[in-house]
Amino acid sequence: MATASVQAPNQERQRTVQGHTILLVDDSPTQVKRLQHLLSAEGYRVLVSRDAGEALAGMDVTQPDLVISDVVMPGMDGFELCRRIRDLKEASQLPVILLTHLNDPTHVLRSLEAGANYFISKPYHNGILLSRVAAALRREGGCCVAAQDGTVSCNYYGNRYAIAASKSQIIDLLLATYELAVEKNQEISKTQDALRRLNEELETRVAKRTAELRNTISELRQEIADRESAEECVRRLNRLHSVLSETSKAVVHIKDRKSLFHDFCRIAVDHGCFKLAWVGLLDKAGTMVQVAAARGSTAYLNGITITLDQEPTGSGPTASAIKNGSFYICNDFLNAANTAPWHERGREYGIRASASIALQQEGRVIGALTLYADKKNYFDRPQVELLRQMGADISFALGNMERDDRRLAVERALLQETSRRLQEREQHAQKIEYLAHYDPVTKLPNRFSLMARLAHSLELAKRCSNRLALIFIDLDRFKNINDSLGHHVGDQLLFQVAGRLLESIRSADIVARLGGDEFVVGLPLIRSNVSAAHAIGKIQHALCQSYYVEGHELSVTPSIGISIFPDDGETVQELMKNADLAMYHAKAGGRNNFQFFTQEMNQTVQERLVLEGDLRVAIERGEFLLHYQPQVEMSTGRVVGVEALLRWQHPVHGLVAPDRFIPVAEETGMIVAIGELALKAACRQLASWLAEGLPPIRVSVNLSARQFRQDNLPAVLLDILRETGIGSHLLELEITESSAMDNPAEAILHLQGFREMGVELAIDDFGTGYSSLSYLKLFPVHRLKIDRSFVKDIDTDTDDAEIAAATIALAHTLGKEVVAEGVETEAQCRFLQGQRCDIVQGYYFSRPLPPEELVPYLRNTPVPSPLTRA
Ligand SMILES: Nc1nc2c(ncn2[C@@H]2O[C@@H]3COP(=O)(O)O[C@H]4[C@@H](O)[C@H](n5cnc6c(=O)[nH]c(N)nc65)O[C@@H]4COP(=O)(O)O[C@H]3[C@H]2O)c(=O)[nH]1
Repeated sequence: MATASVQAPNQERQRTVQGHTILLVDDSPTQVKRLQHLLSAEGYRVLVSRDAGEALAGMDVTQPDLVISDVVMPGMDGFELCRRIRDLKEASQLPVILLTHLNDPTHVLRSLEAGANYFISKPYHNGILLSRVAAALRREGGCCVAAQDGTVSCNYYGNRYAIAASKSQIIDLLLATYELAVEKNQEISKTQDALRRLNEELETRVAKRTAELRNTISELRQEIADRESAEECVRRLNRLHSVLSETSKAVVHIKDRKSLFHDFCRIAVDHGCFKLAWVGLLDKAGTMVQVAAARGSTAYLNGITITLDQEPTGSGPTASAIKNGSFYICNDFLNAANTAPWHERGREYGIRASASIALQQEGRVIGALTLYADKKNYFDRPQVELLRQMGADISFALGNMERDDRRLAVERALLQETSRRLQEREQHAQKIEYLAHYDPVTKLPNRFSLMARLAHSLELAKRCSNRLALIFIDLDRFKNINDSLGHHVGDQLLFQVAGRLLESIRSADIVARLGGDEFVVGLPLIRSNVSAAHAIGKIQHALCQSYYVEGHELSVTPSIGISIFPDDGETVQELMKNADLAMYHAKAGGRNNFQFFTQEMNQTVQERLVLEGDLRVAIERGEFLLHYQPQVEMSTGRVVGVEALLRWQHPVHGLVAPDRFIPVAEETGMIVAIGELALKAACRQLASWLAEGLPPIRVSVNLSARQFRQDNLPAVLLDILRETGIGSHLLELEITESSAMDNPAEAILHLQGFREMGVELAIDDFGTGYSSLSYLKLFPVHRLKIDRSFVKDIDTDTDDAEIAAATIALAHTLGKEVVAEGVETEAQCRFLQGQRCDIVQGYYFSRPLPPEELVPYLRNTPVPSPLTRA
């Protein structure tokens, strides 16, 4: 059934199409819809029928003003419909427009046959279609109108054409035109087909291309993903290269381990973009101790425990790297079994992968550097390789540091040793410098400094015509203090003496110690000898006060000699020599004394020098001889021994007594040679007497202190005894009390040695020294010889008598005999006899006699009367 669609016409068209109904007959809904739309838009009432039969049957009802029908339709076609409409009475004049395709010219002819008013070929032009519709509705019969005369008037788009051609001509033309149109249409169709094919082909190609593009896109996506992955990889590698580059620089610059570890962690985090980096070192218990960590989530490390030998913390990446001594990669940190103890921590801090590199120091694994990344599978092969290099760099740096440390330690030790030695050398040099100029005991300038200062002062004195006094000071009996109380006491005493000297002089004066107990004071600005005497008075007073050393109250007195410039010398040496000489004179004149130098003193010195020279010659020439003084046993009156006393047969001065030359021989050391000569001569003499048939007597020989100390003396003695063949008990050695007390311990040893040889021993000059009883007991001597100074007044001076008596009693108590020297009178002899003195010696019995006189003496001299009476 037909449907109607009424469109609202506009005013203009309403006038034209008002009331016109157009019936559309077409089985194609698409065509219908298009036409319906077009016509309705023009204001026509449009009815539609999809079937020609149905349209025809409803014609009475629909009563259209125009029918537009398709030609080709199922059932009744358009030609038949047109023919049937013409057969209808009421609608025979109803305009019909057929729509045909321009593909068959017969359609034109069949349309004309069927009585169609118009035919419009498809595809149609909207304007042409509407123009035909309008013309048909106006019943204009098309654009051509047949005239009476048989011509046809044609109005074509406003232009009128009068056509006189015959119908056949027109139909021919129409057909020809139509054929042309069909041909054109076919061409178009072909073209359209071609186009369609092309289109289809295009679509196929497009589809294919699209598929290809899709593939390409997918491949591109994959490629991009791969490239991104590769780029990411390159970026990581670049970062690692950067890390390596920075670590290499660090290796060169960093000098201590702490900075090295810290910087490596910092470089790893800053340049390697790791989430966290830390260095742990193994302690002695095998536990990792964190020593450095850098940025990122360092809180991750708080309270973390990594051990080597405990599970499960001993199987983690760091422990594994240390155990295998290389590295360990964990690319799925949160799912790996061996990282289980740290999964929760790792989740919290976003850790997904880790790499640990063992750190070695000189081949020994000491810890590990561990790096954390926030992506799984972060560490690939190239990165691992670079990490290994990084580990090698750190190990290299550690090795270098170790070597550097060792080298530095050695260098430091060398430096310290060098500076210690330099310091020592410096101190040594200072000490030498000090010792070169100062006396270490008293801190006073020494001889060297003194000479320099005196030379300077003398120079000034010469320039200013001033006087200069040189004072030589020697401490009396200082040697005794030194010997009896020890050097340390002596040194302290000298120090105090120096202090007192310094206090006694003016600032311009000079004080120095020459050595031993000798001091020198230089007074550069004295006006006269009297001023020098005043200064000396002050010095004497200061030095004579008591000294207190280690609980001992000590007293010393000075012997002082003075020389004055210009009177007593022009040079320092001259002045020194003369002051020294004056000092000796002071000492000789009684201690605690002072002496100005005089020319007479100088003469004595000259004499002494001559004496020294003569003594040397005397030794060479053998100018010495011995006199023998008998020693008489008081109990029997027999001569039991003789004392050998040296004499010098001087070629000019005659016989010289020992007191004159022995002190000089002692000082110069010549006494050793002279003493040996005396020993030999005495023993030979005794051997000779014995050989002559004299009864055996003892011969006593004096030993000087210096001779007594000679190490080779026992050997010399043995030689002499062996050579002379006398019994050692017939030889007695006399040593002075002061020699024995010089070094008592050493003296005891020497004396014991002699005693073991069988030699008799005596202490000479007993009473003049300071023998302590304790030592006396220890001296293994046979006799004590009371000094003749005590014997001299023994019968008049009670003190001397008491001393002699006490000495004899003491000696006897100690099991020793007593020899009294210098017995000149009978009274002395009797006193000594009364005291049970054992042996006496002196002028009362005999002077020392030359050997040739002794034998007659021994043979002819009767026992002196006091002894016979006894
Ligand atoms: N006034 C007086 N004098 C008497 C009397 N009896 C003896 N004299 C002297 O007293 C001295 C005793 O000898 P000395 O005390 O050992 O004292 C000796 C001794 O210490 C030393 N001396 C002598 N000969 C040697 C020697 O060969 N070697 C060493 N080292 N010293 C010797 O020279 C010192 C002096 O010897 P000398 O001049 O011979 O003097 C001797 C002797 O002549 C007397 O009754 N009255």
